[in-house]
Amino acid sequence: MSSLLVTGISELWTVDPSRGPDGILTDAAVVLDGEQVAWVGARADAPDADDRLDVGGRAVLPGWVDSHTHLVFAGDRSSEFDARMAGRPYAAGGIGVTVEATRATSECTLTRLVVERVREAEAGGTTTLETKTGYGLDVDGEVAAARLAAGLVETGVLDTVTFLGAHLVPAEASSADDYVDLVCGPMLEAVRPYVQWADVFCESGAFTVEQSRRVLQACAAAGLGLRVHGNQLGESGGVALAVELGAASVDHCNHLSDNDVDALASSDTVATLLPACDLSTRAPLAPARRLVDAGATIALASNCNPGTSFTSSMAFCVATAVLQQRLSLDEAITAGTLGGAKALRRDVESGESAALPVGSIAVGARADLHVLDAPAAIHLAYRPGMPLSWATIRRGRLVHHKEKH
Ligand SMILES: N=CN[C@@H](CCC(=O)O)C(=O)O
Ligand SMILES: [Zn+2]
Repeated sequence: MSSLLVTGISELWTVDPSRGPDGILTDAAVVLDGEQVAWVGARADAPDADDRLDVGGRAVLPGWVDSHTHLVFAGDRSSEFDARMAGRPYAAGGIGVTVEATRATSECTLTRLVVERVREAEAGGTTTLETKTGYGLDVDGEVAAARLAAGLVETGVLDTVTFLGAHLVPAEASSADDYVDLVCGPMLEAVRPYVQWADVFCESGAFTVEQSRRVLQACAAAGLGLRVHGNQLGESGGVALAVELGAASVDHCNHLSDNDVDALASSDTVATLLPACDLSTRAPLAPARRLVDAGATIALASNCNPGTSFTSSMAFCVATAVLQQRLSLDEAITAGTLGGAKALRRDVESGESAALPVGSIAVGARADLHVLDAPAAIHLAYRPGMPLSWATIRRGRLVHHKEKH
């Protein structure tokens, strides 16, 4: 692969922690060499490269890091959404509708659906995607989803895969505890070659704290990193459990006690907030401001799934975080890039992964750029809902260009 010099940048949001508050550069340029960022600095000092891209006075950000999605699914839950808009509350049980549709869909069709969803995300500036199993809920179904997703990681379509066998107790299970035995035993063993992470839906209607702890401990013993869906519908104990077990991330965090906030602030567990899901379920928006003020690390993610958040738009999440959750633009962009990378332990500082770091534009990071069709990144919140992704470069390849469509 050749090198590329990117110029004409009005604002370069490096989101590079080593630059601290000086991370937004003007008159800057970037050189990409194959899949990696090779140089970042003043335009006047930029080295030459094989190819050039002049972005015409537009703002450039790291590609979004979407650290929480459920892309392996079939079927439609728009009538459930419709009922919710008429006043019916969200409940975990809706997951079963998607399980039925997903089990009835061929691997080939599911793969096509996932790839289409990833292409949509790329067109919105997303360059790193985690995805979860969790709509199989039997050994065959979970393995099929994990294998499919792992195949897409191999070809660079997805980045990392999470085992979410503990998403809901399926209708055919004789009891929740028997199902937990299955998840911790044969199901975990079968999916293990395909996944890097384990997650559990620790919530009323899904899994108790004790059941969640069993699942997470078994998965940690099998070498998986931990994530938790917690405190979405109430103070479920999921946040405390995630911190106790050293999970990389606890996601949702709508209902937090002061102890939860303190625990997050004094831990390495990232609080991943999912504002599109909060709006779609008419839940109280997660307390982003309170978490940041307390010193917790937050991420923003789309939670793209058919039940609670059928969007992969990270720009929508960032705009909501600024307009409604009272984050500054800097805090929201950082949460949607570096924060997501931290939640996946793929940030420039963690060094935990063999893969190239993401979430920042820094020498050695993966060559993932998002060029906005705007002279300044504040347009993300100033012009919410507008198609502001001008170009997306993922692993050094142009995967979206507005003017080529
Ligand atoms: N909360 C649990 N899981 C998903 C919803 C899945 C569904 O309803 O299909 C979520 O993150 O919101
Ligand atoms: Zn989720």
